[in-house]
Amino acid sequence: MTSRSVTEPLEAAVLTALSRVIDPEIRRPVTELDMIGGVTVADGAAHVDLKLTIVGCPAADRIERDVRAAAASVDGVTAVSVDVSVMTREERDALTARLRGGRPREHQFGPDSLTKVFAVTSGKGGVGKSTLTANLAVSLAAKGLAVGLVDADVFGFSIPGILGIEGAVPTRVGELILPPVAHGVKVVSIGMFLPQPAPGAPRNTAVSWRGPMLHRTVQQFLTDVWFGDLDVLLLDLPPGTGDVAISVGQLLPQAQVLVVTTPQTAAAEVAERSGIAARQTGQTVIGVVENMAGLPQADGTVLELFGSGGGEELARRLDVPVLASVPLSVDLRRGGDTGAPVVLTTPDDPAAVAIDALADTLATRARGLAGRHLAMRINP
Ligand SMILES: Nc1ncnc2c1ncn2[C@@H]1O[C@H](COP(=O)(O)OP(=O)(O)OP(=O)(O)O)[C@@H](O)[C@H]1O
Repeated sequence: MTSRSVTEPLEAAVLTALSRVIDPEIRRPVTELDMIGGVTVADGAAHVDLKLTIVGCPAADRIERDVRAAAASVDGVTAVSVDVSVMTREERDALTARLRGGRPREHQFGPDSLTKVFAVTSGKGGVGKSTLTANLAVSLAAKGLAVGLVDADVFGFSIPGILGIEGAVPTRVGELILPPVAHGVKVVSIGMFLPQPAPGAPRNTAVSWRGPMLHRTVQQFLTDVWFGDLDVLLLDLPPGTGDVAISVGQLLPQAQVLVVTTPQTAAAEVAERSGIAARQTGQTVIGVVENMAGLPQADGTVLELFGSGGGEELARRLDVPVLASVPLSVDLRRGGDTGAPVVLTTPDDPAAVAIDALADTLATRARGLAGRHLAMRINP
């Protein structure tokens, strides 16, 4: 028979070990999320009550496995049993209220948010905006920043594929939507909310929503998707000057805008329009990113497939700097096709190096001030 004086320290030790088990979606220890209903240890046999946030939690197996392993790792524990149940409605509501930090249901990146917000736009499609945004997010996360990525490119949502989470669906906990995490980045995409195609069938759902619907979707992303405290939020906007750009301008006036273009000088004019549209909605255009710049050849020459000078030309027109020039890169393209971002797989690829340097530039930039409440005191 085991006395309490022996089991209590063991129970405390098991709880300490469980505090290292992280919910993969919420990214907080299960002990902080009230997912551990109780721990008992009798004669070396630990019993853990594990309460999942929802029925059919996609991370259930992993959490249970991690809980078992953590409990078993404690000296003196010889056997582990786990009783898995699901939180009651009240428990879930208490959790979502706590995750919101007691704040009412409003969008998380309001005027007082400390998160830096960068919106990436382009004049036309196919210039590599999504590929750059995804790699930029991964690079920032690899530097240890808490990063969220909103794929607001409703007509060409490609971020989940580029990040290797095609088909991932967010988990709902009460009214909160938990974004899937890819390579350390919390990702939400319009594509995650469309009907899933049958296994093996191509996704051919075209999104043809009108302005108000798009606005509500962007607003819902910013309100109901639980990002937690982010250092950086990136938005992949659709190309051009459409409804989403206007909504983002209204909802996130502090967003700092990057305009992506190719080196083709003819592309500068159309890209300039999206920069001007961002300014008209009160946002700050902070710079140009030139993509698909010259590809260095083995003989030392540079293959300028899309010409040169487009980035400089656009920067001159918008009166902002060129923040990066990213060369054509087979590895960057391949990484996008396979869901393995080049900044992680081949960090010394010249395109990865350029994106990483851009990430450094953004990481050290101050937050945008547009729309922010400034604390001002007027001395008498
Ligand atoms: N620097 C680069 N070198 C080689 N290929 C690239 C480069 N940048 C992007 N690509 C490739 O170009 C194609 C278009 O890229 P991407 O989908 O990112 O463009 P986009 O501007 O986001 O387009 P849309 O807005 O239409 O979705 C992709 O196949 C991508 O892998």
